[in-house]
Amino acid sequence: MAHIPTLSLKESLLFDVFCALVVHKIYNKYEVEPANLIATFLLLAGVPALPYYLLVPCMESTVVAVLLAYALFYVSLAVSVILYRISPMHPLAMYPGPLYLKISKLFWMYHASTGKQYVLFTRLHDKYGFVVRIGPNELSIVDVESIPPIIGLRKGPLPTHSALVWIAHGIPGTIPSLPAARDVDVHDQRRKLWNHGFTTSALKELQPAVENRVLELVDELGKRTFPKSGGREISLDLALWMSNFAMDRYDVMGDMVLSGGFSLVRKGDEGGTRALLGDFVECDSFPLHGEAYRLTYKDLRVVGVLQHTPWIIGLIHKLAAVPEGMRKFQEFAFQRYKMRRSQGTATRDLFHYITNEEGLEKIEVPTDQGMNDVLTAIGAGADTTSTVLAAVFFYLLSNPSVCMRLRKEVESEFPVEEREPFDAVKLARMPYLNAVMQYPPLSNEALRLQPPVATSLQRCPLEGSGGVIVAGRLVPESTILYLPPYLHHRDERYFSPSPDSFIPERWLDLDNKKFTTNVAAFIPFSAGRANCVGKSLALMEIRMVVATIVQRFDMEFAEGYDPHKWEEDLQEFFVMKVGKLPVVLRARH
Ligand code: HEM
Repeated sequence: MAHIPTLSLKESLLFDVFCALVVHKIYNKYEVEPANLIATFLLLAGVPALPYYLLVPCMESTVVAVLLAYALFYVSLAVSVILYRISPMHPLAMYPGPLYLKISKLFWMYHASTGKQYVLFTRLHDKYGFVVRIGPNELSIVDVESIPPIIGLRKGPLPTHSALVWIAHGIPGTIPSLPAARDVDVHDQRRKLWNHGFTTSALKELQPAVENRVLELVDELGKRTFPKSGGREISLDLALWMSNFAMDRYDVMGDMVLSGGFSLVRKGDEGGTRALLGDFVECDSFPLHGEAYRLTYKDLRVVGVLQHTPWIIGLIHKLAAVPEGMRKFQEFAFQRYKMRRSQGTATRDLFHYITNEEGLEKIEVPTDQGMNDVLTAIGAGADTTSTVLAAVFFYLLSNPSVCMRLRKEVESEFPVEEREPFDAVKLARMPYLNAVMQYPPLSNEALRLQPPVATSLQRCPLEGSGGVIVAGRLVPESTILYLPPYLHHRDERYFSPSPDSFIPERWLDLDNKKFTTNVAAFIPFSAGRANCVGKSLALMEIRMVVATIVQRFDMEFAEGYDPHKWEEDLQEFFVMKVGKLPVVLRARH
């Protein structure tokens, strides 16, 4: 039997501290993820067993020896980690930031849980400047010059991959969805498939589905206008309607991603659809996907908070504890996926492109991958689009003269007695609509003030890249870099005067000396090769909804509504969530 050396109590305790320092060093060097359960167990439970054996002969009670060995080990490890994180030896030591955030991102979870993360970002940048250390290994940067080196250009090598939070998107053991693909070459290859689905001709084929949904929406709103509502002035929550539309967009997405199918469900049990969709058919009273969305949204709040501690997300996934709503949503999408695959379609929908049905690229798409991408397509566009729609209407209602000018433009192109404003090419060319909405090249006042992905635009330098240069300094690998769009958009250096005010005119003449409008700092859809692939689709939908509602209805805030509540009610859980928008609509024709 091996001889265990006998050490004095003091020597045993010192050895315990030494073990903790070695474990810290190992964590630092190899970045052992807690989701690596065996390594975690060996390092955190196995290593302190050594000092425990040495302590036993010095102690009267084995229980006290265990407690002392493990407690001293954990305290020493924690102190070592904290001291290192706030020491000048840390690679991010030169960046300013609050001490408590340098120590742990756990504190940030509280702020994230309040839904006011963007306010914290604003406070920190106001106090510390344009680069702030917001976590032990995280920086937030508000600097237009730093966007290209971090995000990468459309062509050329990508310096970073999208950050860890996206891991939350995938199902453990499956091929991750497009935004979670951290290997740059794999991402590029898969992105090619997606790009085919958003070309002008592909969108043209999908456009009638959007038009139908817009007509459904305005017809429903038309039933709730004054005085049709029986002479009584009733208000409706337009933000909720935009959200309903977005959930209905699961229908649109059903049409676009998987060539319909929900409509089959609505009509009845044709083709065995009901059996395929199982439990979800129980909630016929409102769109099935709406229920799935509601379940998932609860979980998105959790993801919004946990994204700051990706190791917890990794651990949760490892333990297969996928939240209930997320799991149901995944099951739901999988059933829809199977249905679409077995039934085929006459329309070239997004499924067609992202599963490479036509063989446009020499890529094999496994079911896991196709399924996760379908899930992403359904999930990525809903609340982003509805938040923007609600914001556009809030700002139009707050600025009646802008609304009047917009209506004039819409009516000059689309006289109401003649046609719906559904000519996508014309809509894209209307200057005032696009200044409110989206003005080429890539500008938009509502999206500027309220980008749905307000702060969580993240990147991480590629492994083996040696890091990226940001503002003249080398940022090491494994640093998470935030480029918060909300802060770029409201920065006086890039948008002035009055960066917090809604002034569509700032986009109308970019050479106009009256305004500083820095298009490069406008990043609601991000930039570079991994930017939002669905941008053109989202803008097509938004333009159609806004133009149609402005053409058909007069709008005003409902009596008693205080517009200041708008900003107060904004909540950010990964995507910005809006509060209520009570309005009274009057049919114009
Ligand atoms: C106004 C609406 C929308 C906004 C503001 C928005 C914004 C964003 C942002 C900021 C990103 C992150 C890009 C990055 O990390 O660089 C993103 C990615 C993405 N979005 Fe959107 N999005 C919108 C609508 C849509 C729609 C309708 C779809 C339809 C499928 C979609 C699909 C995606 C996908 C697949 C990605 C990942 C792209 C990649 O990794 O290559 N989005 N979006």
